[in-house]
Amino acid sequence: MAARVADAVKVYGIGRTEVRALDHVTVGFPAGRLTAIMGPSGSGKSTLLHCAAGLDRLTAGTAMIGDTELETLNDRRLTLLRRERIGFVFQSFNLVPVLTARENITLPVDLAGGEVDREWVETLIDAVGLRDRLDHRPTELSGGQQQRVALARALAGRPEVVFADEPTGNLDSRTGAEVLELMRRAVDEMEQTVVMVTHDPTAAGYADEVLFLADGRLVDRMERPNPAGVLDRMKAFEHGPAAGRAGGGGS
Ligand SMILES: Nc1ncnc2c1ncn2[C@@H]1O[C@H](COP(=O)(O)OP(=O)(O)OP(=O)(O)O)[C@@H](O)[C@H]1O
Repeated sequence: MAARVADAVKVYGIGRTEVRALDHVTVGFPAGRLTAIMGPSGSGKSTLLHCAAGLDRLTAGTAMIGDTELETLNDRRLTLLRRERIGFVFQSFNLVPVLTARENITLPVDLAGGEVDREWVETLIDAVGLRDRLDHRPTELSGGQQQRVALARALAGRPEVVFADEPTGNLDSRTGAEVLELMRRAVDEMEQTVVMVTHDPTAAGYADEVLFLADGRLVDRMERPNPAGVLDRMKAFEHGPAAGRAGGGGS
Protein backbone atom coordinates (compact mmCIF):
# COMPACT_ATOMS: atom_id res chain seq x y z
CA MET A 1 0.00 0.00 0.00
CA ALA A 2 1.27 3.46 -0.84
CA ALA A 3 -0.90 4.94 1.92
CA ARG A 4 -3.49 3.72 4.37
CA VAL A 5 -5.58 4.66 7.37
CA ALA A 6 -6.64 2.23 10.07
CA ASP A 7 -9.52 2.76 12.47
CA ALA A 8 -9.33 6.44 11.60
CA VAL A 9 -11.42 8.81 13.69
CA LYS A 10 -11.51 12.57 13.19
CA VAL A 11 -13.60 14.75 15.48
CA TYR A 12 -13.89 18.49 14.95
CA GLY A 13 -14.98 20.71 17.83
CA ILE A 14 -16.06 19.61 21.29
CA GLY A 15 -19.30 19.17 23.19
CA ARG A 16 -22.40 20.37 21.40
CA THR A 17 -20.44 21.50 18.35
CA GLU A 18 -18.69 18.15 17.97
CA VAL A 19 -18.66 16.70 14.45
CA ARG A 20 -17.40 13.19 13.85
CA ALA A 21 -16.04 13.61 10.31
CA LEU A 22 -14.38 10.17 10.22
CA ASP A 23 -15.87 7.33 12.21
CA HIS A 24 -13.51 4.32 12.31
CA VAL A 25 -12.44 4.19 8.68
CA THR A 26 -9.94 1.55 7.60
CA VAL A 27 -8.79 1.65 3.99
CA GLY A 28 -5.63 1.27 1.92
CA PHE A 29 -4.56 3.04 -1.25
CA PRO A 30 -2.59 0.56 -3.38
CA ALA A 31 0.54 1.68 -5.21
CA GLY A 32 0.22 2.11 -8.95
CA ARG A 33 -3.52 2.71 -8.85
CA LEU A 34 -5.93 5.61 -9.16
CA THR A 35 -8.42 5.55 -6.29
CA ALA A 36 -11.42 7.88 -6.17
CA ILE A 37 -13.21 8.88 -2.97
CA MET A 38 -16.88 9.79 -3.36
CA GLY A 39 -19.82 10.48 -1.10
CA PRO A 40 -22.41 13.12 -0.29
CA SER A 41 -21.38 16.59 0.82
CA GLY A 42 -20.09 16.49 4.38
CA SER A 43 -19.45 12.72 4.31
CA GLY A 44 -15.77 13.18 5.22
CA LYS A 45 -14.02 12.89 1.84
CA SER A 46 -11.71 15.89 2.24
CA THR A 47 -11.07 15.00 5.87
CA LEU A 48 -9.98 11.49 4.85
CA LEU A 49 -7.73 12.86 2.13
CA HIS A 50 -6.19 15.50 4.40
CA CYS A 51 -5.54 13.07 7.25
CA ALA A 52 -4.15 10.37 4.93
CA ALA A 53 -1.84 12.97 3.36
CA GLY A 54 -0.57 14.42 6.64
CA LEU A 55 -2.20 17.81 6.10
CA ASP A 56 -4.25 17.25 9.24
CA ARG A 57 -4.01 14.84 12.14
CA LEU A 58 -6.43 12.10 13.14
CA THR A 59 -8.13 12.22 16.54
CA ALA A 60 -7.58 8.46 16.86
CA GLY A 61 -6.33 5.63 14.69
CA THR A 62 -3.35 5.57 12.37
CA ALA A 63 -2.43 7.04 9.01
CA MET A 64 0.54 5.66 7.11
CA ILE A 65 2.54 6.70 4.07
CA GLY A 66 4.43 3.57 3.06
CA ASP A 67 5.73 2.19 6.34
CA THR A 68 5.79 5.54 8.14
CA GLU A 69 3.17 6.12 10.81
CA LEU A 70 2.27 9.79 10.65
CA GLU A 71 1.28 9.88 14.33
CA THR A 72 4.92 9.27 15.27
CA LEU A 73 6.12 12.42 13.47
CA ASN A 74 6.32 15.89 15.00
CA ASP A 75 5.09 18.82 12.91
CA ARG A 76 8.50 19.52 11.39
CA ARG A 77 9.03 15.92 10.29
CA LEU A 78 5.47 15.74 8.99
CA THR A 79 6.14 18.82 6.84
CA LEU A 80 9.30 17.21 5.50
CA LEU A 81 7.45 13.99 4.73
CA ARG A 82 4.80 15.93 2.78
CA ARG A 83 7.49 17.74 0.82
CA GLU A 84 9.61 14.74 0.05
CA ARG A 85 7.12 11.93 -0.38
CA ILE A 86 3.73 13.36 -1.37
CA GLY A 87 2.35 15.38 -4.25
CA PHE A 88 -0.75 17.58 -4.00
CA VAL A 89 -3.31 18.83 -6.49
CA PHE A 90 -6.08 21.14 -5.28
CA GLN A 91 -9.31 22.36 -6.83
CA SER A 92 -8.01 25.93 -6.85
CA PHE A 93 -4.66 25.01 -8.51
CA ASN A 94 -2.61 26.82 -5.79
CA LEU A 95 0.17 27.94 -8.09
CA VAL A 96 2.60 30.67 -7.05
CA PRO A 97 1.52 33.73 -9.08
CA VAL A 98 4.95 35.35 -9.46
CA LEU A 99 6.60 32.21 -10.79
CA THR A 100 6.48 30.90 -14.34
CA ALA A 101 4.93 27.55 -15.18
CA ARG A 102 8.36 25.92 -15.25
CA GLU A 103 9.36 27.46 -11.91
CA ASN A 104 6.09 26.31 -10.36
CA ILE A 105 6.70 22.76 -11.56
CA THR A 106 10.14 22.49 -9.99
CA LEU A 107 9.36 24.54 -6.85
CA PRO A 108 8.58 21.64 -4.46
CA VAL A 109 11.75 19.79 -5.45
CA ASP A 110 13.74 23.02 -5.06
CA LEU A 111 12.16 23.63 -1.66
CA ALA A 112 12.92 20.11 -0.51
CA GLY A 113 16.54 20.84 -1.41
CA GLY A 114 16.52 17.89 -3.78
CA GLU A 115 18.19 17.47 -7.14
CA VAL A 116 15.66 18.25 -9.84
CA ASP A 117 15.60 15.26 -12.17
CA ARG A 118 15.76 17.31 -15.36
CA GLU A 119 14.94 14.42 -17.68
CA TRP A 120 11.87 13.49 -15.64
CA VAL A 121 10.67 17.10 -15.55
CA GLU A 122 11.05 17.37 -19.32
CA THR A 123 9.06 14.14 -19.71
CA LEU A 124 6.31 15.57 -17.51
CA ILE A 125 6.24 18.88 -19.38
CA ASP A 126 5.68 17.03 -22.64
CA ALA A 127 3.17 14.64 -21.05
CA VAL A 128 1.01 17.52 -19.82
CA GLY A 129 1.47 19.43 -23.08
CA LEU A 130 2.91 22.63 -21.63
CA ARG A 131 6.13 22.96 -23.61
CA ASP A 132 4.97 26.21 -25.28
CA ARG A 133 3.64 27.77 -22.05
CA LEU A 134 6.63 27.31 -19.74
CA ASP A 135 7.50 30.99 -19.42
CA HIS A 136 3.91 32.05 -18.70
CA ARG A 137 2.75 32.98 -15.25
CA PRO A 138 -0.44 31.37 -13.85
CA THR A 139 -2.64 34.40 -14.69
CA GLU A 140 -1.61 33.99 -18.33
CA LEU A 141 -2.82 30.39 -18.40
CA SER A 142 -6.31 28.90 -18.70
CA GLY A 143 -7.75 26.92 -15.79
CA GLY A 144 -6.99 23.64 -17.51
CA GLN A 145 -3.42 24.71 -18.23
CA GLN A 146 -2.98 25.80 -14.62
CA GLN A 147 -4.20 22.43 -13.38
CA ARG A 148 -1.82 20.68 -15.78
CA VAL A 149 1.03 22.73 -14.27
CA ALA A 150 -0.20 21.70 -10.81
CA LEU A 151 -0.25 18.05 -11.84
CA ALA A 152 3.28 18.24 -13.28
CA ARG A 153 4.36 19.98 -10.06
CA ALA A 154 2.79 17.22 -7.96
CA LEU A 155 4.63 14.57 -9.98
CA ALA A 156 7.98 16.37 -10.28
CA GLY A 157 9.51 14.80 -7.20
CA ARG A 158 8.26 11.30 -8.11
CA PRO A 159 6.19 11.17 -4.93
CA GLU A 160 5.00 7.92 -3.40
CA VAL A 161 1.45 9.16 -3.75
CA VAL A 162 -0.38 12.14 -5.23
CA PHE A 163 -3.45 13.36 -3.32
CA ALA A 164 -5.92 15.37 -5.40
CA ASP A 165 -8.88 17.19 -3.82
CA GLU A 166 -11.57 17.85 -6.45
CA PRO A 167 -8.92 18.35 -9.16
CA THR A 168 -11.55 19.00 -11.83
CA GLY A 169 -13.94 20.98 -9.62
CA ASN A 170 -13.10 24.30 -11.28
CA LEU A 171 -12.82 23.00 -14.83
CA ASP A 172 -15.37 22.54 -17.61
CA SER A 173 -16.01 18.94 -18.59
CA ARG A 174 -13.68 18.87 -21.60
CA THR A 175 -10.77 20.45 -19.75
CA GLY A 176 -11.50 18.27 -16.76
CA ALA A 177 -11.33 15.19 -18.98
CA GLU A 178 -7.86 16.24 -20.18
CA VAL A 179 -6.62 16.49 -16.60
CA LEU A 180 -8.20 13.13 -15.70
CA GLU A 181 -6.62 11.48 -18.73
CA LEU A 182 -3.24 12.83 -17.61
CA MET A 183 -3.74 11.44 -14.11
CA ARG A 184 -4.66 8.10 -15.66
CA ARG A 185 -1.47 8.18 -17.78
CA ALA A 186 0.61 9.05 -14.72
CA VAL A 187 -0.66 5.82 -13.15
CA ASP A 188 -0.54 3.60 -16.25
CA GLU A 189 2.64 4.83 -17.90
CA MET A 190 4.64 6.42 -15.08
CA GLU A 191 3.80 4.00 -12.25
CA GLN A 192 2.47 6.80 -10.06
CA THR A 193 -0.20 6.44 -7.36
CA VAL A 194 -3.11 8.86 -7.21
CA VAL A 195 -5.90 9.30 -4.64
CA MET A 196 -8.61 11.71 -5.73
CA VAL A 197 -11.69 13.17 -4.05
CA THR A 198 -14.45 13.95 -6.50
CA HIS A 199 -18.17 14.70 -6.70
CA ASP A 200 -18.30 13.77 -10.34
CA PRO A 201 -19.23 10.22 -11.43
CA THR A 202 -17.51 10.83 -14.78
CA ALA A 203 -14.27 11.66 -12.97
CA ALA A 204 -14.67 8.61 -10.75
CA GLY A 205 -15.00 6.54 -13.92
CA TYR A 206 -11.28 7.13 -14.56
CA ALA A 207 -10.36 5.39 -11.31
CA ASP A 208 -9.38 1.77 -10.71
CA GLU A 209 -11.54 1.75 -7.62
CA VAL A 210 -14.09 4.07 -6.04
CA LEU A 211 -14.57 4.27 -2.28
CA PHE A 212 -17.89 5.58 -1.03
CA LEU A 213 -18.15 7.47 2.23
CA ALA A 214 -21.35 8.38 4.07
CA ASP A 215 -21.50 10.01 7.51
CA GLY A 216 -17.79 9.51 8.05
CA ARG A 217 -17.91 5.78 7.33
CA LEU A 218 -16.70 3.70 4.41
CA VAL A 219 -19.97 2.27 3.15
CA ASP A 220 -19.06 0.73 -0.19
CA ARG A 221 -16.38 0.30 -2.83
CA MET A 222 -16.51 -0.39 -6.54
CA GLU A 223 -13.75 -1.88 -8.72
CA ARG A 224 -13.39 -0.83 -12.36
CA PRO A 225 -16.19 1.71 -12.04
CA ASN A 226 -18.15 3.21 -14.90
CA PRO A 227 -19.90 6.58 -14.54
CA ALA A 228 -23.44 5.15 -14.81
CA GLY A 229 -22.78 2.60 -12.10
CA VAL A 230 -21.19 5.22 -9.85
CA LEU A 231 -24.14 7.57 -10.37
CA ASP A 232 -26.59 4.80 -9.43
CA ARG A 233 -24.63 4.03 -6.27
CA MET A 234 -24.47 7.73 -5.37
CA LYS A 235 -28.23 8.10 -5.78
CA ALA A 236 -28.73 5.19 -3.42
CA PHE A 237 -26.51 6.85 -0.80
CA GLU A 238 -28.39 10.12 -1.04
CA HIS A 239 -31.23 8.12 0.52
CA GLY A 240 -28.97 6.77 3.26
CA PRO A 241 -26.17 4.21 3.35
CA ALA A 242 -28.51 1.33 4.18
CA ALA A 243 -30.43 2.01 0.96
CA GLY A 244 -27.09 2.10 -0.84
CA ARG A 245 -26.13 -1.34 0.33
CA ALA A 246 -29.52 -2.80 -0.43
CA GLY A 247 -29.82 -1.22 -3.85
CA GLY A 248 -26.24 -1.36 -5.11
CA GLY A 249 -25.17 -4.09 -7.46
CA GLY A 250 -21.97 -6.11 -7.18
CA SER A 251 -18.65 -4.34 -7.09
N1 LIG B 1 -12.24 22.50 10.26
C1 LIG B 1 -13.45 22.01 10.57
N2 LIG B 1 -14.05 22.34 11.71
C2 LIG B 1 -15.28 21.84 12.03
N3 LIG B 1 -15.95 20.96 11.27
C3 LIG B 1 -15.38 20.58 10.11
C4 LIG B 1 -14.12 21.09 9.68
N4 LIG B 1 -13.80 20.53 8.49
C5 LIG B 1 -14.84 19.72 8.18
N5 LIG B 1 -15.78 19.75 9.14
C6 LIG B 1 -17.04 18.97 9.15
O1 LIG B 1 -16.71 17.60 9.03
C7 LIG B 1 -17.63 16.94 8.15
C8 LIG B 1 -16.87 16.33 6.98
O2 LIG B 1 -16.34 17.39 6.19
P1 LIG B 1 -15.53 17.13 4.86
O3 LIG B 1 -15.09 18.45 4.34
O4 LIG B 1 -14.51 16.09 5.09
O5 LIG B 1 -16.67 16.50 3.91
P2 LIG B 1 -16.66 16.31 2.33
O6 LIG B 1 -17.29 14.97 2.11
O7 LIG B 1 -15.32 16.55 1.78
O8 LIG B 1 -17.68 17.44 1.90
P3 LIG B 1 -17.81 18.29 0.54
O9 LIG B 1 -18.14 17.28 -0.52
O10 LIG B 1 -18.95 19.21 0.82
O11 LIG B 1 -16.51 18.98 0.33
C9 LIG B 1 -18.66 17.98 7.77
O12 LIG B 1 -19.75 17.86 8.65
C10 LIG B 1 -17.93 19.29 7.99
O13 LIG B 1 -18.83 20.32 8.30
